[in-house]
Amino acid sequence: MRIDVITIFPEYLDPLRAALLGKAVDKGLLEFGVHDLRNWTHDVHRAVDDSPYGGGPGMVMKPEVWGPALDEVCAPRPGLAGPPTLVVPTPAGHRFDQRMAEELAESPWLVFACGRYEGIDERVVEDAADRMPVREVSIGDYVLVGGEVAVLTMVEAVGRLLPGVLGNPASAQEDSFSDGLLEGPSYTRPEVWQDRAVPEVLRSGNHAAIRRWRRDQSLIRTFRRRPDLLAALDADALDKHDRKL
Ligand SMILES: Oc1ccccc1-c1ccno1
Repeated sequence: MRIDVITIFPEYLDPLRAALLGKAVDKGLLEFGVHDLRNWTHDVHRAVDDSPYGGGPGMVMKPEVWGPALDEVCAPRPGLAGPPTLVVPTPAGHRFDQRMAEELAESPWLVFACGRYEGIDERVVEDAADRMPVREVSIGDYVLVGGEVAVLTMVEAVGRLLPGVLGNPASAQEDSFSDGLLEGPSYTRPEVWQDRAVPEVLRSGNHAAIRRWRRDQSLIRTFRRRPDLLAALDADALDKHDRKL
């Protein structure tokens, strides 16, 4: 998979080259390109934004800068079939979740456009949508200063799903949300800590009982913390759970 990020703060994306994702790059599983949007400015001040039509607070990012940037970064690349999927982080986007991470992980090429201020001129996304798939995505119901943190979040959630990135592929299968429920509690040595013992069933060696216990804990935790996820569960998802018992 290739991932390109366009931003006015390229250094914000340095963590992408560390740890798990850095190893994925070293193994050739991931290819990153980070591009400074100001490279496509035309004036001495290298301006990327301007006042909003209709007035109001904040600044809007200029189409005359974003347009050429996307044309160049999204231009056909040898070895990459078709245009990229353009992902635009925005508080007004569709909600990013594990299912969307799995969908994006199927794409051979993602380009992330990091907006700041009051966002990017709407015509940029409209124009891009004539030439490539575009997804406007929110990582949560709060407001950030810019899209870079959202990109770091999404790239980690997507990158860890790529074959070969996680040491143990089963981890991704057992994720919270992978079957629509939250993961239950986990324990490791020592057996007793601060007078708190590890649940007996986990030390029983009875794998069927352990699976059942973990499923029940998962359902209880989801019911208590995210009842909305239970409401969204369909019979297939529950069957998927039961088939693992
Ligand atoms: O708050 C933002 C500002 C710029 C770009 C993205 C965001 C955002 C907030 C939540 N998800 O994305």
